[in-house]
Amino acid sequence: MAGTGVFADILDGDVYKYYADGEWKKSSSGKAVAIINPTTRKTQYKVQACTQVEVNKVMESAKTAQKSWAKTPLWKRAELLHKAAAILKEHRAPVAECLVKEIAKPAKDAVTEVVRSGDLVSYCAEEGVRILGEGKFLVSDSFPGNERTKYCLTSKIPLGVVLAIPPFNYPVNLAVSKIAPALIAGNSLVLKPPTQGAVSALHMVHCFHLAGFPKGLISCVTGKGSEIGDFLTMHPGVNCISFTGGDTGIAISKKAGMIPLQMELGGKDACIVLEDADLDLVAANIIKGGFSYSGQRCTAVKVVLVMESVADVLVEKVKAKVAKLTVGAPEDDCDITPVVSESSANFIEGLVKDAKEKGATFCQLYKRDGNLIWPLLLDNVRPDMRIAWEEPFGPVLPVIRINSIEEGIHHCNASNFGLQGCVFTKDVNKAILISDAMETGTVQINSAPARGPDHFPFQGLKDSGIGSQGITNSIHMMTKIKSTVINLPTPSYTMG
Ligand SMILES: NC(=O)C1=CN([C@@H]2O[C@H](COP(=O)(O)OP(=O)(O)OC[C@H]3O[C@@H](n4cnc5c(N)ncnc54)[C@H](OP(=O)(O)O)[C@@H]3O)[C@@H](O)[C@H]2O)C=CC1
Ligand SMILES: O=C(O)[C@H](O)COP(=O)(O)O
Repeated sequence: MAGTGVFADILDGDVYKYYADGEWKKSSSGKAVAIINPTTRKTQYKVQACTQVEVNKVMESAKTAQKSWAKTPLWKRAELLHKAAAILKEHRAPVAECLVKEIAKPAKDAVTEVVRSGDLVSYCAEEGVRILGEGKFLVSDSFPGNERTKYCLTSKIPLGVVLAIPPFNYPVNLAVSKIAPALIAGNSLVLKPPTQGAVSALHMVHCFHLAGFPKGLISCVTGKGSEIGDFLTMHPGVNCISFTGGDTGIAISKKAGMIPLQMELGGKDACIVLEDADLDLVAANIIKGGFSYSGQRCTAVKVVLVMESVADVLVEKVKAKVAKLTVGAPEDDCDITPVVSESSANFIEGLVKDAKEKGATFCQLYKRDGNLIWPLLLDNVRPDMRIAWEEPFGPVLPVIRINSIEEGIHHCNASNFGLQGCVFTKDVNKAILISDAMETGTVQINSAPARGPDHFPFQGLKDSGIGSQGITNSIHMMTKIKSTVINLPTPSYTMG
């Protein structure tokens, strides 16, 4: 159970502690931040509201710890990561329990997130050993005017202190997707978990603590992003920021100093359906892509762009599947569970009302109880409706009927987002042309958008992000190249 057994150390009364210098601590602020259970809408957990002084101390410790960690053999770093991964997977149940209570993730998906996170950490350890174990050797005589008098040796070196800020919807997985690459590459890591999801993240961090990482190497400071976020992201001790979330990331990018940034932000992933598509496959993917975790995924299908000639059939197929979705509590492993907060539910409702006023066809009755919103398919959505462009982050999916492929591509590219998209057709040549024309970081052919498997590159164009994630890319991003050049007095040519 959460906060008990091996996790008892992380709890003080009813407030979870923060993690610094290898210890679980109470904040000197004496203040706590409440985490509201989206289902009961009552306080479920409390975490420390860390102070700026505490953040300063964490940054100092992170800087010191990084210096000796960078000198720890790569195989030892990997060994510790494997150990943390095993401990995390062993304790999947209490961590998953927190995900259910804090962010209303359906019970089975919550376990999947924890197991996937353990696998990510292990894979990252393996990948790091391979990538970081290799450098480059260059010789000077390939560039005009040079003889072979210079040997250049390059290797990948750590950046220093990496600040990781994940969003509420994957507070464990999107935290380890930053922690593991940072650590294997020889960096230290400061985590600021999302408030909704903080306790899941603290349990995950304790698994790293139990694995025996050096003191100060990993820290986790809690508190509202609106209160300590700017102080963290503009802190001079931070050498890299890896952020996943919404528009906050755009603001951070403008404020952060001259440091590498990895930003994975929102999306309005389009699903383009051609006349020759397998409509059963499309309907199944629209359900999975649009409604899993109640649409609260950056990679959710967020607008369907279907050719008019097949739209009626497709909408009927999707409607039939929507009717089978179970709606209710995450503990009961329902398909549709309450969205993360009342303000999120209100925002979604605003989009629905706007669509109603402007004449969208409601395929189901709109129904809401607290934060629980029943799945809703909106047909005949037009570009003047907010839902055509805005990201609901909820179980409401608009369908726009199109008369040409160009119209679909145009709608997709007119969005300020460019995360992923998908196209359904049996004509692979057409699919490639459409994929090339879509201004998104990834296009899936005949499947719904998805970030995983976690080693695949994952990136957004336009307002959807900066840089590329995925295990391999994150390791590269969290390192710098260092060169050492050996200058010879006379040209030397290696002979066989
Ligand atoms: N592209 C991708 O990979 C993903 C994108 N998203 C996007 O994220 C959004 C939903 O997630 P959500 O968690 O609500 O996103 P937010 O941007 O609101 O929050 C993300 C994180 O930023 C923190 N934060 C808030 N304010 C600041 C600040 N001023 N400085 C630094 N950090 C701050 C939050 O902390 P706190 O909770 O305390 O406010 C949280 O940890 C959606 O738009 C979605 O599309 C989500 C998942 C993946
Ligand atoms: O935060 C998100 O929404 C994720 O990055 C999506 O991950 P998934 O596609 O693997 O669910």
